[in-house]
Amino acid sequence: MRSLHHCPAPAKLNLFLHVVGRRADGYHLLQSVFQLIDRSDTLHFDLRDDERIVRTNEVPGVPEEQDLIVRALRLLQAQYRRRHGRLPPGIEVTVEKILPMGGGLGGGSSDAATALMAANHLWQAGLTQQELMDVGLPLGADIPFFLFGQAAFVEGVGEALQPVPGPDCWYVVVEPGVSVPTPAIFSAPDLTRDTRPVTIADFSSSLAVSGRQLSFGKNDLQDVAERLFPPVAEAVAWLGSYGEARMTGSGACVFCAFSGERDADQVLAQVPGKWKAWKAQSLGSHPMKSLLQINEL
Ligand SMILES: C[C@@](CO)(OP(=O)(O)O)[C@H](O)COP(=O)(O)OP(=O)(O)OC[C@H]1O[C@@H](n2ccc(N)nc2=O)[C@H](O)[C@@H]1O
Ligand SMILES: Nc1ncnc2c1ncn2[C@@H]1O[C@H](COP(=O)(O)OP(=O)(O)O)[C@@H](O)[C@H]1O
Repeated sequence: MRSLHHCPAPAKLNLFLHVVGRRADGYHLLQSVFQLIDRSDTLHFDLRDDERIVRTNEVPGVPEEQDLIVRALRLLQAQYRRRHGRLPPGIEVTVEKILPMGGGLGGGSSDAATALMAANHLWQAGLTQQELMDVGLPLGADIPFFLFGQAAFVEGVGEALQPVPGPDCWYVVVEPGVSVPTPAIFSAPDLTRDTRPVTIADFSSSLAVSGRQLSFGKNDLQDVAERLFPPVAEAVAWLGSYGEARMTGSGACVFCAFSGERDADQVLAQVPGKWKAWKAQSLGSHPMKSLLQINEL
């Protein structure tokens, strides 16, 4: 096989996100439930006759050399060389981006995870799921989750994952029109850094009792993001009139959960024209799993 086209890189939502401590190197220790949704970037991969990793199209704001896709493929290429004593063929990648950058949807990390899955397959490199996660983690804390490929209770900085039953629902997601740089949130002096740790059972039992997935916990990054980026606060206030509205990741996107598509459509119809907004459904598993027909993902 020389090509893999139309590979999805789905977004994620953080159903809650707690900051429970800090590592010696300054990185914050988190607890979160990550949920895959069916809104995705789309990537196309073609093997080359030389050994270069090349992106064929411009991505505004992301120079080719800094693109997480290109960097992930180069790391996997180096890993392949260590194992097989030679470089695999190069890859040409084309990216159709619809996920906003600095949106808290994990788009860049998801692109990189999809690239790792696709290249592992095209090169027949034979890395396990855990080995791919180890390749991806230094590039982005969310990459292991996308390789894990299902709703997860996530701890550490993103490397400790346990499966949780994913809710089956619809989301309305509002893009408040700002890009939130993650470092600005984590370096804020007033960030809550000492939320009491919870257990996976706390989350699951709250879901069983209330049936409402956003009734548990909060996003500790949200207060800081709302203060530094007022459009985030505005979107939370607006969407909050239809249900519990919450920011995902370090922002800027804000979401609200609904049990049915029709409820989501009704809210979407009311969204003020100044914001981009869309609906998405929860995904039980990563779509690359079925595309590559692999069980181990
Ligand atoms: C908080 C999350 C939740 O999903 O936000 P989103 O990226 O999805 O919005 C992620 O863990 C984001 O992880 P990642 O995407 O790797 O963060 P980066 O942009 O590389 O981090 C930028 C900077 O933020 C700080 N940082 C990041 C993650 C973390 N757990 N603690 C930190 O203190 C570090 O100073 C780091 O250098
Ligand atoms: N393929 C990529 N897609 C998006 N962003 C990328 C990509 N490669 C590198 N980046 C960088 O990662 C940053 C975070 O992007 P992204 O993961 O989409 O947002 P977030 O982490 O807020 O969900 C961007 O601002 C950009 O500089």
